[in-house]
Amino acid sequence: MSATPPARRATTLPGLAAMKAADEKIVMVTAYDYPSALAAEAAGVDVVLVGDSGAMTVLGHSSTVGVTVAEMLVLAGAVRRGLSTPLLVVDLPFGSYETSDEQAVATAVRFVKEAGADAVKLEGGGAMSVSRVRAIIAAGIPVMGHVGLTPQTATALGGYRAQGRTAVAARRIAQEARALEEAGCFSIVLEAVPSEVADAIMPWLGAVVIGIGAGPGTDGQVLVFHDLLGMSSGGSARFVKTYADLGAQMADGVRRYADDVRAGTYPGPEHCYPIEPAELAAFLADPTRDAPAE
Ligand SMILES: Nc1nc(=O)c2c([nH]1)NC[C@@H]1CN(c3ccc(C(=O)N[C@@H](CCC(=O)O)C(=O)O)cc3)CN21
Ligand SMILES: CC(C)C(=O)C(=O)O
Ligand SMILES: [Mg+2]
Repeated sequence: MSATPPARRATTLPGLAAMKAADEKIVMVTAYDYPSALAAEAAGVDVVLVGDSGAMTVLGHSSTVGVTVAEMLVLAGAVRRGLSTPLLVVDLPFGSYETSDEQAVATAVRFVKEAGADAVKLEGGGAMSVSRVRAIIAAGIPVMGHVGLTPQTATALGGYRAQGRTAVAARRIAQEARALEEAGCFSIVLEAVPSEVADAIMPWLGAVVIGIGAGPGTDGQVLVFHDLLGMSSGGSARFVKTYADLGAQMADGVRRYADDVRAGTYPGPEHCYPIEPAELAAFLADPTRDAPAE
């Protein structure tokens, strides 16, 4: 009899495929630093995404397009140090893969070598994205696709709004997802599409489909860490469900600390260091006498 529970096994690509085959829901969450990674690890999620949404949630940008490869490497490295079991996927930021297949491979390699990513994710299912996916996979790095609402090109899509709401638009998303799967994506994120559209596409896809605002019929779900914990500023998307109110709790904690400092009730005796009475008496006898050189 063992007192400790068996160690959870690390998520693998075949493991995710097996979960899909067994109809076991896959849990994915974003993380951007060491503490959010520790929370994801402790919660036992299957996949962690260092999303370019970090541009907004942790760097304060008003969209995802401004975040750089150097910044994403810092976030991803911190997340890597907090994780041992979930699969770690990192978003390729806007501008780091569009120019050429060579640029895409070079960027993906940096996330694997310098940050310890297990896989990378890139947006879109058109000819450019499909070519980048093939090139990165040929270099030995697994790729997750992303169709529907693709925030890096939101301006061209008319803003952060649901996609696939006409027959033509829904068919285009279905074709893009199929093309990404044919190019070798082990998984595809489907973002902000009517659940009926997602459900109709599902039977055509062998890859693991992770939904966000795509209804309950996908193989798994992903949410942004700050959204589900109530730490996002501003309005949130329709698909967000909040499971905690940490934003308010953080502000309240800092406010109570400020109140204590101003009232003189922090620090208390328990926060102060002791000194031997004899040492203190000797010091107080002549506090400013020259100390011997170190
Ligand atoms: N914190 C955070 N969470 C996210 O999920 C997220 C980001 N940031 N940044 C990039 C994108 C933006 N996201 C969004 C934003 C809004 C909707 C949404 O539901 N929009 C409304 C319309 C709003 C309007 O018309 O202005 C909709 O019904 O489509 C969906 C995804 C998802 N991504
Ligand atoms: C919401 C997920 C899919 C994402 O791409 C991100 O967080 O950047
Ligand atoms: Mg993203």
